[in-house]
Amino acid sequence: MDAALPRLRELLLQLLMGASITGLAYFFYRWYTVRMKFRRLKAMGLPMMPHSMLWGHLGKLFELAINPKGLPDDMAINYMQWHLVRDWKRHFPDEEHCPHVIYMDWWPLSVSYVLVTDPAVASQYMQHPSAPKIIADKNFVYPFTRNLDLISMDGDEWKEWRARANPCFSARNILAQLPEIIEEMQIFVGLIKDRAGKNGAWGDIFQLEELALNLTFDIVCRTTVGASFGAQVTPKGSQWGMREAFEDVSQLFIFDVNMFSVWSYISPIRNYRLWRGRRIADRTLMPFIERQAKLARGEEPSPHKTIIETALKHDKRSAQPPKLVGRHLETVLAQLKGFIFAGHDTTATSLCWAIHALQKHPEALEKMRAEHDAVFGPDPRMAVQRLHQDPALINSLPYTTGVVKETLRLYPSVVTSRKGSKDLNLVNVPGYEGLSFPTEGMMLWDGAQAIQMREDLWPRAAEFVPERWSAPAGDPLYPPKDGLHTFSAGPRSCIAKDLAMTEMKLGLVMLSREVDFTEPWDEWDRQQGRMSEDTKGAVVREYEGDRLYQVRTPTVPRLKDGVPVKVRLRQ
Ligand code: HEM
Repeated sequence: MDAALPRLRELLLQLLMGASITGLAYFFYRWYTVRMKFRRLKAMGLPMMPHSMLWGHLGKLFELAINPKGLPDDMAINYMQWHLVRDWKRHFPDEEHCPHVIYMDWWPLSVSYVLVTDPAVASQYMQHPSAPKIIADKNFVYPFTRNLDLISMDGDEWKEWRARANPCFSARNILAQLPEIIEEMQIFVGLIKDRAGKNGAWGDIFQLEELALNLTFDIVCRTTVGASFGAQVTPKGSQWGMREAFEDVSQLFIFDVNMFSVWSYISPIRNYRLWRGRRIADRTLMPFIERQAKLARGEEPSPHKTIIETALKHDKRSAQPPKLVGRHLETVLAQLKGFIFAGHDTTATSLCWAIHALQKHPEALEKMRAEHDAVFGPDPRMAVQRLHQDPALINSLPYTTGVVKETLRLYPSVVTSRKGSKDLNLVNVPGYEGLSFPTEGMMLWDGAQAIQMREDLWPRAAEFVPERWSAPAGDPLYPPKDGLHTFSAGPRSCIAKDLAMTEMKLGLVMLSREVDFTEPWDEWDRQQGRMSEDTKGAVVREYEGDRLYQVRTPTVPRLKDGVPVKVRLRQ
């Protein structure tokens, strides 16, 4: 026994050393092969930012996103897309043109990226046909849905589930859901009006984003299971329910598992929180699934089609009762969670941006209010009644639609990605015709943030110009083909874009003539105990002259400090 122990220890030590040497050898091998791959691309004559054999392009990542000079250090990574295009001469000193296919070697922090900042080039992998989702996208929602959700699926499985869900987002079904959206919006508007001061005075500061998140969470749950979980009316912190579970889990997502993030990835605390969130969501959704499965054929509990109904429909058509077990049950649960996940913070942050943009552009706000007066009559309280009588009026607001689209152009939310492959070489890149850009082993990063700011595609690109969305073909302001990427493009573009836009338009109709907003950043800074010297430059708190900007999160970029606002009632 005494002799066996040291031998065992020695054996373990040898194993450990063997594993470390193999690990190190693999690390250096990968290092060399990745860096050499980028060298070969450059040797092919493809545009390349200065590339270090030691660091790849990590220096650029640090300079543009992690510690950007003169910019807030918590700003969303997506902004770097625009900075690369705007300052292309600095990043590509040897080039004559701005390259709209940009290779980025971020190993070992991340997979290699190909950023595409031209809509026609992007259509080569988004539309003709859509390339598969990249594994990183899958890791991203995996803990919550085991990748059995529409966002992560690919191939025939994706096609089948997309076809099942499509009817929920038809124009007819969205109008059928409108009364429920109005109901949630009335709660939202009421909560905002409660925060106004007396007699037309400004009220106290509050964070708009939180209220908007609760609103869109309740709406997307109605779309998904036909019921609201009352996030808007549940006092904050009073319970640990669906909304809290989704919020907690979304903070734990890890986009890319690498040697630095692996410790967080395997952390027992993180995994316990993921398990807890998944359990709460599954237990809350299960009764809805059971109820839906028991309904007789043709019997529907909701006045509009819901995701849960379409998810179980297939089984109801077959002779056998649905077998809600195993992978099938897991897929139905994953679909519901996937929709709830995809459908709330995207829409909430976009609505907040619309309110922000209108506050910065009073002339656009006045024009929009005039359109609402013309369509719904001068009394703002009558808008809801008119919409109940004729829901299609929500689609008769060209200027408001322009406001929404212009907001989505200037402030895109999530940006998507695809998987490169050896059969997918990008061609006809403006300025580089005749060259072929390989994508094998790389992540194609959609450049929505840059595409939508390009002055050569969008005249007056940096300005808020809702009128461009009603400009006739031939007008210089007429939007470029496939230029709006906020919902992405092609067969895999956002399934719910029309629903999201309806939510935003309705929010603007019901709010803009009732209240005025202001963003009192100085007062907010004082409340937060921020030092005045910080706000004078030591800590950068503005992005391009705006105190409101997108901040980094593990998922959808959120808004700085949750958008502190004050409101007053309009007289
Ligand atoms: C302003 C709000 C929204 C924005 C900006 C947005 C944006 C996007 C984007 C960029 C994609 C990726 C498309 C791709 O990879 O090509 C996407 C996909 C998706 N979105 Fe949205 N979205 C919004 C609202 C919603 C809502 C309200 C829902 C649910 C009711 C939703 C459900 C989905 C789903 C399920 C997918 C995956 C579609 C597929 O792969 O077939 N989204 N969205």
